[in-house]
Amino acid sequence: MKAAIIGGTGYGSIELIRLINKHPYLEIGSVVSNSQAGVNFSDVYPHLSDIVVQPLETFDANRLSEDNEIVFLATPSGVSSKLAPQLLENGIKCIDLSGDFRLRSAEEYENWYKHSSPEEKYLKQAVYGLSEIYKEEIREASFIANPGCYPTATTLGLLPIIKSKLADENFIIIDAKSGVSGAGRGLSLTSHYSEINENVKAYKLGKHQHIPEIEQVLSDEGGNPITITFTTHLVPLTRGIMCTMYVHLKEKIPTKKVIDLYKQFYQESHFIRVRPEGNIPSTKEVMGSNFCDIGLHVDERTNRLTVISVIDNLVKGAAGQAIQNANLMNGWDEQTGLTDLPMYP
Ligand SMILES: NC(=O)C1=CN([C@@H]2O[C@H](COP(=O)(O)OP(=O)(O)OC[C@H]3O[C@@H](n4cnc5c(N)ncnc54)[C@H](OP(=O)(O)O)[C@@H]3O)[C@@H](O)[C@H]2O)C=CC1
Ligand SMILES: CC(=O)N[C@@H](CCC(=O)OP(=O)(O)O)C(=O)O
Repeated sequence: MKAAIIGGTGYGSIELIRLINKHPYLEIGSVVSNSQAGVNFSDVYPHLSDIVVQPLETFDANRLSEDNEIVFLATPSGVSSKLAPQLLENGIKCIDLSGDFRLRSAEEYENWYKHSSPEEKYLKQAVYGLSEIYKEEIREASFIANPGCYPTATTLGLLPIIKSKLADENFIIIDAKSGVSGAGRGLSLTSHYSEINENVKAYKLGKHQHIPEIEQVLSDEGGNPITITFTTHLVPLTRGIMCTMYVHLKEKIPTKKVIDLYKQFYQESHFIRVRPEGNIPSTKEVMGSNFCDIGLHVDERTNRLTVISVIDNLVKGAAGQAIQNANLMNGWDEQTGLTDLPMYP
């Protein structure tokens, strides 16, 4: 099946290309670039020499829909909202990696993203692509809003305890750290080497655009409105997200029981690895893979649960989950093309 990628020279795009290259049923049809149309891909990314041989294309919804059967939009928020509708009107399957179609409420979107919202009908058409949780809906979908990187690590780490009703939903704190590739390839002062090297910075306190996305999923699944405290940090890594989350428990329950609950919740989820007691995951242990690893510890003194959830932001947090969703949409095994082990060390 031919796949097109829009946002061709960005990090999401090259990660999609890496994964599609070894996917048995997908091949690269078109790669669209706004900034470098006409240029050979290998001139931008020499590491992909002889892999993507076609030149970068301009965006043309009709041509893309004729030449391909699925489109991945790896474009920034505010851009996907303009491009995806043109493709959807041609009846082609789309998976959008941006935040444009993740929130159900147009008003919430405009408050947090500061762009005008996409049209309501496309917000309704979009299925939120948290693969492990919305599998059945994704199988039937023609348009996926792929989750954000932080929301993937956070919601996968919190949903078992939220759904168990053992959590005090008024006390959920998420301390999140991301490597710099999470901000994309664009140049900015904050991702400048000497600003980020040997440094850890908290950013977007109380303003992060992923707050409403996380709250939407937790509230939907928890059955009550849930608010969170969510603080993001930029750390000197290229890839990786670690979310360290604190949940006050309503009753006394030992770590082992919480681990059993998580293992039961994810018993059919190949990509979620719940660690045994005393075994806490680190970002390198998932790097380059589609795994989300979860470590758990209950402090019996305070009756608080600490959840540590790690992913590779570009794989499970973006391109890998997008491929997992493409697999589900096409009736393929969800692991297809995603069997790479983490790169360690
Ligand atoms: N990086 C990550 O870890 C994650 C990213 N995402 C989301 O995925 C999407 C892609 O992210 P990522 O690849 O990292 O970002 P990048 O900034 O690396 O790439 C985005 C690409 O989109 C294209 N683009 C930029 N501006 C415009 C524009 N005005 N019109 C059309 N195209 C434009 C550019 O490519 P070109 O000029 O070649 O078209 C650009 O390289 C974003 O929405 C991001 O928020 C989601 C989860 C994780
Ligand atoms: C490290 C870093 O800067 N990360 C970005 C993630 C952006 C992203 O993925 O944006 P959407 O999911 O909203 O499309 C951030 O915190 O804003």
